[in-house]
This record gives sequence, structure tokens and C-alpha cells, in this order.
Amino acid sequence: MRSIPPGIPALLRGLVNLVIPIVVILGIARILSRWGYAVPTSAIIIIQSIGIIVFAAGQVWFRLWHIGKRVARSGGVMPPRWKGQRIGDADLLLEFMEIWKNGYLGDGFTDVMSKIGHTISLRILWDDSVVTTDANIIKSVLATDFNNFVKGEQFQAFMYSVLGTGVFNSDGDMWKFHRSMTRPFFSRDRIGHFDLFDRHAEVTINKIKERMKTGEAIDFQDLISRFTLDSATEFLFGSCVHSLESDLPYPSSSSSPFKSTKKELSRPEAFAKAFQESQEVISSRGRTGWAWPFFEIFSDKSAKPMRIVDDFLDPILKDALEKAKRDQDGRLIKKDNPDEVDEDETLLDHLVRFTTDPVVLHDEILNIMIAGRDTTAGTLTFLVYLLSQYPQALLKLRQEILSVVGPTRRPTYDDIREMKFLRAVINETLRLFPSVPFNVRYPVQDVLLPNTSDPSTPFFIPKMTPVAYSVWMMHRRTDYWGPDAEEFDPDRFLDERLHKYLTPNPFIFLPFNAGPRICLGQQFAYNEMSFFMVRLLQNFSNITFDPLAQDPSTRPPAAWSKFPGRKGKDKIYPKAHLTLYAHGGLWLNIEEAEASESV
Ligand code: HEM
Repeated sequence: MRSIPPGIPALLRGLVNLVIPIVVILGIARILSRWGYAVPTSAIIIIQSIGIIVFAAGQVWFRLWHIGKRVARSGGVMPPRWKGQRIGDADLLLEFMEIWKNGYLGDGFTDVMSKIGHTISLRILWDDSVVTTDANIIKSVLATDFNNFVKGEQFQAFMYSVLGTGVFNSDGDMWKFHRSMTRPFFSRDRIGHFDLFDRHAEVTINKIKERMKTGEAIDFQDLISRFTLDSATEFLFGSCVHSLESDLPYPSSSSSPFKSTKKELSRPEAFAKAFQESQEVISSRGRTGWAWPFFEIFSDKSAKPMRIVDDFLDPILKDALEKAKRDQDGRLIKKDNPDEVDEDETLLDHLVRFTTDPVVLHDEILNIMIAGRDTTAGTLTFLVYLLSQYPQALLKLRQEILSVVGPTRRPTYDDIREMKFLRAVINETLRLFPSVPFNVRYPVQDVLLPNTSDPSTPFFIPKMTPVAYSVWMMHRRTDYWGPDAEEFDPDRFLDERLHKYLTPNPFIFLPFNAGPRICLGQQFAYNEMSFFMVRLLQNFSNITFDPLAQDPSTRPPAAWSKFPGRKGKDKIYPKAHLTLYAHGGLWLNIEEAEASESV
């Protein structure tokens, strides 16, 4: 199925809607002609054309009428609607596409929601959807009413060509299967990860030092994505792609003689690029709604990048399967307790104890790569960016690191647990720049959801209506976080504001999701990011943002500086495919610490 362009089945389904009115009208014309009333062919064609429109409109009308009846019976109301000006609210669709391409995340919605409510409905091309930033609703969707909300067929259809049936893209038994075989691997802190982070962190830090000696800025986002790619491939498969070994990009303004000598991408760079492209394809499908297959009539847009991704993954999977068979004399021997994980075991070693199905293994590994690699790279990018903008926070964090770990020692779990400011900096970054800024679930049945502004009249959501939720916007709401919600201030996770805002209402902070589908790698991610930050700030004492190093076409538009909040303040341009990233990278100058330096 993965090889058939997705537009073909969609066209065939659409043809049914054309054929029904054509056949019915032909039938009526034939009966009339038998009774002696011959209808001219031109009239039949005109009536058929009108029939097609009436048939389609009738279907829409019936569906909306039926929803209206169910709303009336339910005692609830549909959330307030953001209405467009054009037929089918097509102007809103165009507006969203434009915002996605050239706007700031949340543009349009933030204004409308401040006027009509934090849960709104849309009816674009006659299809209902709901968008919310309400913590009560998100709590119901993810936790208290979990069984009634799924990723759903529509979501799975546009994700399938990349995510297959992996943990991100499955429901029910398949999801439980993926989750149960992966969970033990993340269930306890494993010292082995720290060895691995340390090796890759050292290479990364040396790369920064080398670049700084040339006097040129470094793209920290590119660098940290290599760090997380090398770490992820090693802990997942036991075979690192060594992307840190290839040359790093130079600033757009650079006159370095090395800048333009590189013609071809290295294998790991080609993999990383294809991996990103495949995610861009599936996230753009999501934004086009039900119409997405019609943009892929002749080819599946994810097929090309996925060929490169698969060329990289398939030999690794084949090796792992052969090794498992060799080790176990041709039979797959499951340990007595599959929840046991050996210290030096990779995720792939662990998974082949559950299944030898290459498709299941492929999908699971790819899903975990997406889950684990880009999220941590993105968070570290925004964290380091924020430190470059808030030197006081950088100083305080560095002081904590030097006082707890010192200037050279390798941090332990206990050190990391002790560093409360480090955790607060990570959380504050995840609050302002959550890796998964938008997400969606579909109700299996008609459902009533809490209406925070009028609890006596709940919101009615028809079954299979996409309920999109944005933690990006929720994390910036002033009624949830206080008047300075858009300000970067890690102390809000440590001082009285914690007890005022977050403790009584924990669902206002959901960077890792919540409920049964909460992120499996949360602890792993905190460890990896904390470990890296300790190593970085042991080695470097100052971080400066270099605006001129970035390609001008990727800088935030100058007009944004007039806006309040982060949109007016930020010097990088946040964008998202499945996860958040800085458009054009994060170009920095990073100053090495004095060798003698300590607290
Ligand atoms: C800063 C780092 C991270 C953030 C912000 C993050 C965030 C999230 C979020 C929001 C989800 C829910 C996605 C959804 O339901 O659609 C999720 C799911 C998941 N995450 Fe993470 N994640 C991070 C790192 C990691 C790492 C390092 C791993 C593993 C190596 C990981 C593994 C997973 C898995 C397996 C799921 C799927 C859970 C399920 O559907 O049952 N994550 N993560």
C-alpha cells in the first residue's frame, strides 16, 4: 500500500460521489424516454452536473443537520465558531496556510481566542474541527476521558507512509503492544546512557572550540542535532552514524575558504535531511485536512526521503535480526521476564526479544528516533538561545553547575537531581518553546467536554471531529501563568508562583503530554539535556547570539518587532513540522572558560 500514491484511492472514493448522481439521472432519463418523453443529451448533461452539486451539498446538509439534532439532544453546545467570509470558509484555510508559511506560531488563533473563548470550532470546507488551549479540556482528552479519544484513522492515514504503525501512530492493541515492548527500556535510569552522552558531548564541545578558533559563528541547532542523532543511533541500535565527524556549516556571511568546498552531503547528513523532509511532508498533510491526498495524485511526497531513511535503517535491522537468530540458534528465545533490560542492551536488542517482524521493528525504531532525537535537539537549541538572551540566567546556571559538579568532573544522577535551577531552566524553555506545540485527538463517540466559562453548558463534540490542542498557546496564557507569561523567568518554577499557578492546576504545563500516552522518554530526555548542559557550561562561560551569521531570508520579519510578547522580542524564528525548530538555525559565538575557573 505504501507504494500507491495516496491521491489514487482518494480519487476513486470521490468518483463514487460522481457516479451515483450520474447513474440515477441516466436511469430517470431512460424511464422517461420509455414513457415517450425523450430528454435531449445536452439537458441530461446539464441536469447531471447540477445533480452532482446537489448530491454533494445534500450529503453535507444531512451530516450537519444530523449533528445539529445530536447537539440539541445532548444538552451541550458546539464551541463558539470562528467564521470565515468565503464559501466553505476557504479564506480561513488560505489564512492558516499563509500563517504556517510566513507567520508566528499561534498567529490568528491567539487573537480570536482572546475574543470568543479558549475553545473554538471551525467549519472549513464544511468539515468541523475544534481547537483548544483550555487545560480542563486537554485534561479530559488526554487523561480522564482517554478511552474515548484516539489518534484515529484520519491522522494515521497521513502519517502512515512515514510512521507506519509505530507507537506514535497506533491505537488500541497495536499501541499497547508498542508501548509495552518499549517501556521497560526507559523504566529506569541506566548508567550506560551517561557514558554514551559523555563521549558524544566531548566531541561536540571540541567541535565548538575548533570553530571558535576560526573566529566564525557556529550553528548550534545543527551541531546539537548531530549530537542527538549520534547519541540516539548509538543507544537505539548500538551503531553510531558519526554525523559529528562531518564538516559543520559556515555562516551565510562567512568568507572562510572552507565554506563552499563541500559539494555532496555525507551519508549521515543525507539521512538527517531526508528524515526532516519526511516529517515536513506528513505535517503539511495534516494542515490540509481531508483534501491532502488530492495534492499527491501522482506520487507519495514522502516516498523519496523515506527511501533514503530506509536505506540507512534496513541494513541495521537486518543485522540485528540475524544476530538474534544466530545467538539463539535460529529460535527467538524470550527471557523469562521480558521487562528485564541488560545494562549494555540497545533498544533494538531489546525489541528483537519481542518480535522478529521487520515492519514492526522498523516502525518502532523510526518512531522512537523521531520521538527522541528532534525533541531534545530542539529543546536544547531554544534553551541555549534563551541563555544567550538572558545573561543573568546563564550566570546563575553556571554558578550552580560549578558549585555542585565543579569545572571538570562528570555529573552523576545525584548531581543532576540536586541542580534545581538547571531543572527550572529546562522547564521554562519547555514552557515557552514546547517541542510538540500542536497535537490532535479524535473522539470515538459523540462527547461532552467541560466548558470552563459556563460549566452548566458543556461543549458537544461530534464523534471523529479533530480536537486540536496547543500547549504552545496554553503555556503562554496570562490567566494561567500570570501577567509575565511570555517572559523567560526560570524562577517561576521555584518561587511562590509555582504554588500560585502550577501546583493547583498541573495540566497547564504539558510539554510531555499527559495520561496513558505520556512521553516514555521524559526522564531520559531530562538526563540527556541536563548532562549536556553541565558539560557545555563547564567548558564555556559566555554565549552570544550572532544575528548576522544567519541567512537573512530566515530571520524573523522586521515588522514583528512592533508586537508585544515573544513575537516582538525573539531574534530567532520558531517553526514546526512534527516538532519545533529554529528556522535557519541558531548562530552563536561561544566563549571558552578560563582553565583555572571555579566558583
Ligand atoms: C525534550 C524532550 C521531549 C519532549 C518535549 C517530548 C514530548 C513528547 C510528547 C508531547 C509526546 C506525546 C505525543 C503524542 O501523543 O502525539 C511524546 C510521546 C512519546 N515520547 Fe517524548 N518527548 C521528548 C523526548 C523523548 C525521548 C528522548 C524519547 C525516547 C528516546 C521519547 C519517547 C516518546 C515516546 C515513545 C512517545 C509515545 C508515547 C505514546 O504514544 O504512548 N520522548 N513525547
